[in-house]
Amino acid sequence: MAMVATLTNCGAGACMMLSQRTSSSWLPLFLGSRSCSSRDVIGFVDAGVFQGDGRLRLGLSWRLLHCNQSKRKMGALSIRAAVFDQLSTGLEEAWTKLRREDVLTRENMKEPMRDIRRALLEADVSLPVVRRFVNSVSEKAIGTGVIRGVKPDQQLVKVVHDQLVSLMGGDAVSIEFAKVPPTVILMAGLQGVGKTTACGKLALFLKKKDKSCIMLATDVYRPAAIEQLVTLGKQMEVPVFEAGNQLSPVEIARKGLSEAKKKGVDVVIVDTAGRLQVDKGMMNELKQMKQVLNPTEIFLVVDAMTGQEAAALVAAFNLEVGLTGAILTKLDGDSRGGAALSIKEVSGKPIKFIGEGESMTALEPFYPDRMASRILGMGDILSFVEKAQEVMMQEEAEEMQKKIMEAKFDFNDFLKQTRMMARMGSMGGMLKFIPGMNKVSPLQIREAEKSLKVMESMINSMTPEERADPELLTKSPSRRRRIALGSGRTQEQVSQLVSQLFQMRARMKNLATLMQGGKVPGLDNLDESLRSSQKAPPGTAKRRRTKTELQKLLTKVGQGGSVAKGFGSKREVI
Ligand SMILES: Nc1nc2c(ncn2[C@@H]2O[C@H](COP(=O)(O)OP(=O)(O)OP(=O)(O)O)[C@@H](O)[C@H]2O)c(=O)[nH]1
Repeated sequence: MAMVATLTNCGAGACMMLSQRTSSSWLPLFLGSRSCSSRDVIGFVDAGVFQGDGRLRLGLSWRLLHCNQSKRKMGALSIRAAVFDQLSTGLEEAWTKLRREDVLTRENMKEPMRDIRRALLEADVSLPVVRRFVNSVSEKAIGTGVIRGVKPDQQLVKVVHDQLVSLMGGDAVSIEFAKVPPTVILMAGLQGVGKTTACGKLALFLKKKDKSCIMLATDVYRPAAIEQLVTLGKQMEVPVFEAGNQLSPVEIARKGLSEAKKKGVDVVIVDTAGRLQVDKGMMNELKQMKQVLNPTEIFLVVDAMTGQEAAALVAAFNLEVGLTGAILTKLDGDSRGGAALSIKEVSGKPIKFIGEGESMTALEPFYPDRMASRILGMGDILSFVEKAQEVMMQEEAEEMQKKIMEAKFDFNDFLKQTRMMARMGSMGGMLKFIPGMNKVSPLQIREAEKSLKVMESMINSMTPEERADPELLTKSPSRRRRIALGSGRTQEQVSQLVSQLFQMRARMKNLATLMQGGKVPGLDNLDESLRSSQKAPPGTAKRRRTKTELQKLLTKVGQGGSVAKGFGSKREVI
């Protein structure tokens, strides 16, 4: 890791920091320290000279490390300053504030949410992204409700984790390969961000996946870049196509591609020239390259240490050239995390790979969930909360099953079911996974979702007794009138809802009887009908007859049982 330091007796005096960077080209120049402030924060400035390719670059980064009061009392303090350490520490402040609370409320969430907001801004995440993130975290945290055995601080950790995952794009997006090889990957980016290195890393990554590669050296403006790529190619035994610096990048790309096709390689990785900043010349050149190469992937290589600027660059390049993703390099030197957190949200393009060192093996696919766990560093708490949620859901399901068996399904259960569906994703999303249901039209899905919302509004206007005992509503028109007024619906709609619940109960009861091996009146011949329909050849009179009988029987299951009088059809609305 970037550095590990152990401090002893860090009362008021200066602290010593032992520094060991993963990247050998970072030479520690200055190690500074301040004594512990009243907020128990020590600030470190570390600086380094970057001399990887003979050019001089200066890096500066601030690290705020928190002393732990109790550990300090013990006379020893361990400080781990790693990737995203600053962000992790900032977020940790938020959970600590909730340690003494029993439940999450809007009131006790205010301060932790301020901490989260501060931590993200300090991590160099852009303000609109921070705002959206904070809003969704507080909505989710309060909306989740109490999970038995889970403390509010643990619950907040889980919510923040899940929101971080979705902020970074949710699922990992893997590299896309062309249907007809070769797959062309065009690498763009500003100067010094690590493009050439990323080309080599990617070639090695693909080679390990049994893909043959060739790299094209089109950076004609910096001759050392061609040499660099050739050296990397030799090192990894990956061929490099180069044509010196006399031809234009576009011509080299064209020749390189036809060479790749001749050789029958799987993947062509194109290293392009960087510029100090975004300029028209570079964009035009990239557009021409794109036309000539017809790439499957266009990656923008960005430096993690540039924070939200990296995200803005991805957005700008995407608008101009059209990207398929980003490669985030130098994550090993980034203690803030702003780029990793903002790129997807700001540009709409996923991070596909991360680079964490100069070595050719230091490239990995980007997994939002792993990154979120790494930022929070609380794997044990996350899995504990997940387990507790699973147990709760299991218990809820068992309780629901019991109610179904006893035909005691009430409006509370109805509400629970719709909320569970909302938690699991939209109805449209869920239906896609049910065989045969993907033919339901989007309009039908929207209608169904709308009517669920209408039902929910009426249930919300019921008293707790009415929800638990729907019979009360069958007996009292005045109750139904009150609910209609409260929910802004008509009395007819309320009556329909009540009658639907009783129909559901009746169906459930019949199904339960079937599941328990019992017989529903009128269904005695179901088994036999099914068997004879299977035996009868298709299209025969017997098959047609049994099919109609079966439909009649199934309708009976739906309508049988003790439907309350006056309910069940629109005409019979009370
Ligand atoms: N620590 C660290 N250094 C990296 C990483 N990726 C690249 N570098 C270093 O960054 C420096 C610049 O990398 P290059 O690959 O030459 O960058 P480039 O974008 O091709 O530069 P130009 O050709 O000038 O546009 C080199 O010294 C690399 O070793 C990384 O993930 N971590």
